[in-house]
Amino acid sequence: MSTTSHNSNNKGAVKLSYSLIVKGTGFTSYNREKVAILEEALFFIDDRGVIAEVIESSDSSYQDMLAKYEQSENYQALSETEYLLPGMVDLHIHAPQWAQSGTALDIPLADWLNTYTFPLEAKYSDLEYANRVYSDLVSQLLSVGTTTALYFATVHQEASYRLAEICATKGQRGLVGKVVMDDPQQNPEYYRDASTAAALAETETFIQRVQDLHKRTRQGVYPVVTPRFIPSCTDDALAGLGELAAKYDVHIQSHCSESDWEHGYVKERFGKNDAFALDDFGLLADKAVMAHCNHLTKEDAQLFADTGTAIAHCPISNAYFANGVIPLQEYATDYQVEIGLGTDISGGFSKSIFDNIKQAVISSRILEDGVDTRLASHERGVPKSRITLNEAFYHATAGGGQALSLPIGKLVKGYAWDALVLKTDVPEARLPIFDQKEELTDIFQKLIYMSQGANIRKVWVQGQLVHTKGETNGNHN
Ligand SMILES: O=c1[nH]c(=O)c2nc[nH]c2[nH]1
Repeated sequence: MSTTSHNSNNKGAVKLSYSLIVKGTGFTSYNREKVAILEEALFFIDDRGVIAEVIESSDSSYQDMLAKYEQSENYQALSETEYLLPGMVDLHIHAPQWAQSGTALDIPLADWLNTYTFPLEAKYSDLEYANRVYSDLVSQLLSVGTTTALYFATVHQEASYRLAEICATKGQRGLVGKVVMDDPQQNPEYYRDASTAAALAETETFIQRVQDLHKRTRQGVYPVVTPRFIPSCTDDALAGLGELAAKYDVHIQSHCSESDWEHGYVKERFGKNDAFALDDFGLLADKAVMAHCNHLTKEDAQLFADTGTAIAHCPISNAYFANGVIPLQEYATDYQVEIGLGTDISGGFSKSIFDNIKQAVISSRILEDGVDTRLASHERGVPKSRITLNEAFYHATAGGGQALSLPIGKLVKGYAWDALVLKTDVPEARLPIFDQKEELTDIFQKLIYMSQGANIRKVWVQGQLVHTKGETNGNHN
């Protein structure tokens, strides 16, 4: 998108320094509790795809700015039934598992990995197969509003790099990890790194290649140091990966205290919990994101807060594999741990972060109320566990950005223009809005709880339009 310096239409020449100007009502988190409503605001996007200015309708300069820019060719006004949201951040997703999404969620984690998941992931030695699945996945994620994704790929360097290239080409902000699983005692022969040395060497080459690709990519693609989880890795690999992360100052991702079995395995091997074991290897850090974390103790949560490590909360997947419900509200408020949301495809069946927002709220309420109706109500649950819709929305957007230490997830000056247009009256997915003057707080709740893919009409990443649907651009898809 180029910066416009003149306007060739007959409405008069206007000197612009913005690549895009959008007028519309947007919803964005400023903090965890409050969703700000920016009614009929003006959003000015610069030529790097960054929000240069947000002018609210109450601002004294509003009318002048509107008059100055509304005739320019880069100006777009949303209709009365369209609303802006920040792009969604998927903080934990296994790209290769897209091919088995919606299946095989009938057995515990360790069995699921060995029976279904490792055989599937082994297929990504075939670059053509990887290309097909990854291309489809990235397009589908953009269509449901996921503008940034933190991906696990597979052990294969070439296929992992291909995923980064596809993100770069399709315009999604992808953070991609070549998975390390080097322990011959723990991983099947048909699907593991050839050796510890090979795992570390390939990770280092992968980091360098993706960092190079990053320089040529507007929205950024990032390499991620990715030990699958402690049970898959030797001590030497974990230590080596911690050193690589520090050497290249890159993101880190893994799984942590996700199920009874996995939490118990690490305790048995190291005599301490996952969090402290990962920290010993230099794998907890400001740019580290750990998936699940359902079984953290208070000390573990404090260590996360002290190191700046974030949790990727995957509420749909957790319903299958976690053996309990994460005390999210406690981690967020008592310990101030950074938290985002993940789909965890395919432990979670849904590609949509909107679905995971809903499930995060639902799971937290189940934790608060408890589950065994034969117990008295006051004995059943964990008080003060529920999270609100606003809090879940925060984790899906601004919280994900904070977890990744990137200026994304808010419709605020200085943040990337990663934004969605949702339309409430598309015929195939009309939201139940019947009063012309319905409260905007209610419309926000309907958008989050009830919208579907069909409602998402436009998706921008870093100021670039990466997905359109329907008549908004005359492109019917
Ligand atoms: O939900 C999960 N999906 C995975 O692929 C995985 N690997 C380790 N632990 C895991 N948990």
